[in-house]
Amino acid sequence: MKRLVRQMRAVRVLLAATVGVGLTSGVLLILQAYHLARIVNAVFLEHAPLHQVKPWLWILFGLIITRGVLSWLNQAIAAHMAVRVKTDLRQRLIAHLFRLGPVWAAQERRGELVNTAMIGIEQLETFLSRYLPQMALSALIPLSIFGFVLTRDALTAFILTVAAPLIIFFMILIGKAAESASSRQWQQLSLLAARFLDLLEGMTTLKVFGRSRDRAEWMGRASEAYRLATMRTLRVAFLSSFLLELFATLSTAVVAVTLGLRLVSDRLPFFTAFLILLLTPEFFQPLRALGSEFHAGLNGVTAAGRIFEILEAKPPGLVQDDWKNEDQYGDSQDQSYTIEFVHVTFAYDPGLPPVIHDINLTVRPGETLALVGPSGAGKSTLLDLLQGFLRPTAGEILINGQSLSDWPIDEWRRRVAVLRQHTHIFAGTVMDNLRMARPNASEEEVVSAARTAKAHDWIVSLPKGYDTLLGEGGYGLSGGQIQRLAVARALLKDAPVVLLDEPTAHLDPETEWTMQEGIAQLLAGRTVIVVAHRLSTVKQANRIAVMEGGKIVEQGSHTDLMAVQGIYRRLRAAYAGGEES
Ligand SMILES: Nc1ncnc2c1ncn2[C@@H]1O[C@H](COP(=O)(O)OP(=O)(O)OP(=O)(O)O)[C@@H](O)[C@H]1O
Repeated sequence: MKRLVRQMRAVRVLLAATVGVGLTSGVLLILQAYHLARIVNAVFLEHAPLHQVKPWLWILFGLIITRGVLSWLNQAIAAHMAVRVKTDLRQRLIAHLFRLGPVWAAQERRGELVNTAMIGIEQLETFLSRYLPQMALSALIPLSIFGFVLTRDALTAFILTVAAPLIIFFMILIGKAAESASSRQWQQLSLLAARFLDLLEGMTTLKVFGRSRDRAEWMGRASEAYRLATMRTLRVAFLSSFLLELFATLSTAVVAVTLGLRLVSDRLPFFTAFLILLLTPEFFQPLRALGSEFHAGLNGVTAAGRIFEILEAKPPGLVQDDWKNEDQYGDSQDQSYTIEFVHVTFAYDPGLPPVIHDINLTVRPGETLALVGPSGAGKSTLLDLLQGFLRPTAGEILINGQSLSDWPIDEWRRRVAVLRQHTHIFAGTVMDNLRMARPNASEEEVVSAARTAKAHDWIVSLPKGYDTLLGEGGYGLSGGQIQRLAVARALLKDAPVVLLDEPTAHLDPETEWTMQEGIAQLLAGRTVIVVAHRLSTVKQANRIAVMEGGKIVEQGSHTDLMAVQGIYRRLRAAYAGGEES
């Protein structure tokens, strides 16, 4: 909560304004009670005629209207403040997620991340716009009323001094229970969101295996757990408001009885007694409001805990803070680059065994290195290290002799084109998706890249050609079409370093064959690392590095490696029997 309050610094003027308006309204409330008591006293006890109390009635009317306007103003400022903080927090969260990179934001936590960035931040609204200002007010207004009552009646002031700390003590006690209930509720909601995303993404698999019902039940269990957690928080909230109400009413009753007794025995004038009776419930009102705002805003606080956890997470890879100067280095694309891994070791977690062990490897310009090895050998991890998504635990990666950690990492990434097994198509037109590689590419350049990648012909056959909308809510593409777009995109990028992570592994041979020309052009004359399974790809490489268990166990040309009775030969026999014959 402290961090959240710190977050409010940017809007402290607005926060001060809401508190100021609220406090003014509180002081006007004392005046309002004062005038009401005066009017009642004059009319009922002194039998004053209407014309005598008329000016007071006008004042009372004015006070009521002013308080109405102030209350509206208060809500407007508070809402404005909440929107600013939420927007700022969401932008910081997104910027930090980019810093954390794709390995951190991997599959396993996507549902939870969507939940936090969207629902979590929305839930902060109540906390920011209602609870925080109320926190200041529930100290200031009761204090003002107390000060006023003290000047009029010491006994009531004493009762209030005893009652208020008791109420606050109970509020804190219940607040603690509410916090843990709310945290459980939030975890269940995140689980629900994660399961739903999982269900959507895995729908085909579930249908194929006839497991839809199982998973729907699995989702149902998460839903039921969420319902139970919600009921628990509600129970705590109801208990809290019941206790607050009870204490406030009991205290008001005690004050009323003491006032009544003294009124009957003429030890207190009616005016004072009535005024204090009007003010006593108002003394407790801000505390009761704080109690209910606390429960309403608690989900936001719990979500905020998770948001700050993400904001404080350390990026596993290299980060460049001035990533906004994007187009500054576009001129050195023609340079060539030598990549060297020098004793590189990497573990995903200090507590886990390394998945990359002491790797030494050099790839020169114009050279294509194929990485092969069984599943889990560490090939993709090696590519992630080279892109700076991960940082070596020991050793270093040198680019033209300069350590990658000394590079402004975005500048390096601009020199690297990557083709993966699966390419993400963003919501936008075909043209937008292609130009992503080079926003200032001319239309001819885009079309030429699409032709080389064998994508042009089917793009023009789409309903709106290059202007067809793709991605979320847009036109669907086949796997082969998507990969051809990816090749066109990489060609447009025209980067001196190319990394391929089996981009054609899941495509049929014919589609793969049509992509060969584009890929060959993509690789020509550059520094290339290909993660490869297929013999055809491996054979084109100048050199093959065989990885197993995070180590490079063999290195050489296809012929060299086939000549020794090693892992490569074994792998080839296992994978590529069909291809070789
Ligand atoms: N985010 C992660 N956290 C912890 N361990 C991971 C993570 N990602 C991968 N690993 C582990 O690191 C090892 C190497 O994985 P990697 O994906 O690099 O292998 P690979 O050779 O590319 O495999 P494949 O050919 O199946 O894609 C595996 O044992 C994997 O379980």
